[in-house]
Amino acid sequence: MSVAREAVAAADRLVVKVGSSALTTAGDGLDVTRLNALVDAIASRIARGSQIVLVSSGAIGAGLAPLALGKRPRDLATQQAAASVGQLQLAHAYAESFGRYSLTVGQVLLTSDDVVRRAHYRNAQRTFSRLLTLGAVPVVNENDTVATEEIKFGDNDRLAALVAHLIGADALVLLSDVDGLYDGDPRSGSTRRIAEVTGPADVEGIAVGMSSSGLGTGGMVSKLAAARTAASAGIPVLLAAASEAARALSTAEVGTAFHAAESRLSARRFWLGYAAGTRGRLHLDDGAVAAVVRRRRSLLAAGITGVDGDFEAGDVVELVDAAQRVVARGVVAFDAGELPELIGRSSHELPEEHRREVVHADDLVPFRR
Ligand SMILES: Nc1ncnc2c1ncn2[C@@H]1O[C@H](COP(=O)(O)OP(=O)(O)O)[C@@H](O)[C@H]1O
Ligand SMILES: N[C@@H](CCC(=O)OP(=O)(O)O)C(=O)O
Repeated sequence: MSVAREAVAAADRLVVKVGSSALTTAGDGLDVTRLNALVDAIASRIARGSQIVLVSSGAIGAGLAPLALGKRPRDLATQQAAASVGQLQLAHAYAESFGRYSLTVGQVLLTSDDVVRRAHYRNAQRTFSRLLTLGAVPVVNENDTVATEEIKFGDNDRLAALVAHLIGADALVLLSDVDGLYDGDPRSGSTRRIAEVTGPADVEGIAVGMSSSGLGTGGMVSKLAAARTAASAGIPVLLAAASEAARALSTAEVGTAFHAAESRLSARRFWLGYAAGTRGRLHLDDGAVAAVVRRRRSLLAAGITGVDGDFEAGDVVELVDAAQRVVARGVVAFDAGELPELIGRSSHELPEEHRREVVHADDLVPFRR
C-alpha cells in the first residue's frame, strides 16, 4: 500500500468532505439513506479513535425540493434562499443520524474571511479544537446565505483543504459521485482511474471537467486544486466515491490517493500561496516566468507586460504567464496605479524611489508546473 494510503488509514485527525451530488438528487432533495450510510462510516472511524471534521455540501441541493425549485438556480439570491432552507435540513439530518451513535454534532458555517484573514484564523482554530476535545463532530459548510460572489470560497473542496490545514489534519478524504480521478472525463468512455498521484507530473495533460450531476460546483477541477493545496500543507488526500465511504475510511484501498509534498510550506507561505484572497494580476513575459518560477528570483518591473485589478501595496496578487496560467502568487510592493509607467523598464531606467522589486522573492510562492 502506498505511503499516502497508509497515512489516510492511520490518521488521528481527518477532514472528510462530501459533495452535493453524493447527498442530494435533483427534484427529490436530500437523500437520507445515503447520508446515513456516510454517517455509519464516519461513526465507525470515530469509534476507532480518530477525530473527524465533516465538511458537507448539499445545502442548496437540499433546499430545492422544499421550495419547489426544479433545478439548481443560477442567480445568487435564489441559491442563498435555497441554502438557507437546505442547511437547516442538512444540520437536522446529521444531528439525527449521528444521534444513532450518541454522537453530538456542532454546526460551523464559515465565510472565507474566517479562514483567509490571518487574524480570524486563530478564532476558527479555537472553536474546532474545543468542539473536538468535547467529543462533538463539527459539520462545516460555507455560510452561503451571506457569502457574496466576491467573498466566496469558490467551492467546498477548497474550503475542506483550508480547514484541513487549519485544524492540523493528518489526512483529507474527498467523497464524491465519482470513484476517483480519471485520465479523462469519465463520461467520455475509455478512460481509466488513476490510483496514485505522487506529484504534479502525474496529472499533467489529463482532461478534467465539470460536474455531471448539475448539483456539484467545481467538478474535478476544484478537487485537483484542493488536493494540490492540501499536498503543499503536507496533508495526503484520498478521493473516492461516497458510496465507498466505509472502505475509504477504514483501509483507504479505494479511489485516488494524492501524496503530500515532501517539503511542506510554512504557515505564512501556505497562506500566501493558497488561502489569501487576491486583488489583481500581473502579466509576466517568458523571462520573468523563468526567473520567478525556476530560479526563485524576485519579480522586477522589466518582466511585467500588463497589470489588472485595483490593488494596493501589500495586497496579494496572481502572477500569470503569456498563456494566462497562474504561475505564482505574491505580495505586491506597489499600488496598481503606480505600475503602468514602471513596467517593461529595467531598474536603472526607473526613478530612484521606484527602484525596488515589484514582488520580493521572500513574499512570493511559485507553483511548480
Ligand atoms: N478527469 C475526471 N475524473 C473524474 N471525474 C471527472 C473528471 N472530469 C470531470 N469529472 C466530473 O466531476 C464530477 C465530480 O465533481 P462534482 O459533481 O463537483 O462533485 P461534488 O458534488 O462531489 O463536489 C464527476 O461526477 C465527473 O463527472
Ligand atoms: N455550500 C454549497 C456547496 C458548494 C459546493 O462546493 O458544492 P460541491 O461541489 O457539491 O462540493 C451547498 O451547501 O450547497
